[in-house]
Amino acid sequence: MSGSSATPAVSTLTTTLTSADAIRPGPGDLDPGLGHGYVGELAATLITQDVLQAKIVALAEAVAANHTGDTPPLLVCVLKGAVMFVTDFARALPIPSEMEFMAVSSYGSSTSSSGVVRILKDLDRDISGRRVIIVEDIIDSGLTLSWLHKNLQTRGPASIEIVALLRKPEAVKVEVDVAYVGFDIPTDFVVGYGLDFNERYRDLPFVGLLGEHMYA
Ligand SMILES: O=P(O)(O)OC[C@H]1O[C@H](OP(=O)(O)OP(=O)(O)O)[C@H](O)[C@@H]1O
Ligand code: HPA
Ligand SMILES: [Mg+2]
Repeated sequence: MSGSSATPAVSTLTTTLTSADAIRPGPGDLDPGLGHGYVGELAATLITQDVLQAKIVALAEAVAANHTGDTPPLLVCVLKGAVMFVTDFARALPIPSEMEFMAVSSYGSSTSSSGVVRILKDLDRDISGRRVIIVEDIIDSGLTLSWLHKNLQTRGPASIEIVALLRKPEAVKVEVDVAYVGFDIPTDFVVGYGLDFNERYRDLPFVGLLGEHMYA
């Protein structure tokens, strides 16, 4: 595990993980999916629950430290993947915030983006004049966030910042200006903590690597 300088303004915030950081069970070790009914389906634990939670506190403190003005930031959670993240993030923020939800989908039942982002549920209110913080679970190709940033920009917010828990730097096809990133991770397909494959595994409290036999 080492620090990354991918985002200059908050460089020390991003932790870079490589495949070597994945905790793979050896013979006799407990299966990472044990306890949640996913035995034999995960290849490894990539980010434990404790490490995730500590990072979320650090992200929340950094966002709060940079927030100016009396109006609470409006957190826009990108459903469904960011649902766990936004609830922990909002509770870790030492300043008041408000929450909105938008559901978009580009992956369906595949492990690669279709490139077509669909709005499944739009925001319930006008964001004009508001300081918006998009809260996203993962930047993979970057297509979802790039599309969403442009879409929200047309609605006249005072500002838009992005907080992403995970990013795959080697998979990014469209660069997006992301102020806060929790972890830069390898290109393996990850699940847990909101992230799914075919709607499964969102309920895991940690981030794991899906066994290749589950989608090959
Ligand atoms: O950078 P990208 O390649 O666009 O991938 C990232 C997006 O893909 C996932 O959403 P998905 O479309 O699977 O919907 P979900 O959140 O409901 O799982 C994830 O939650 C991000 O929103
Ligand atoms: O690695 C991933 N896992 C789950 N959902 C995703 N959406 C984009 N990348 C991923
Ligand atoms: Mg998904």
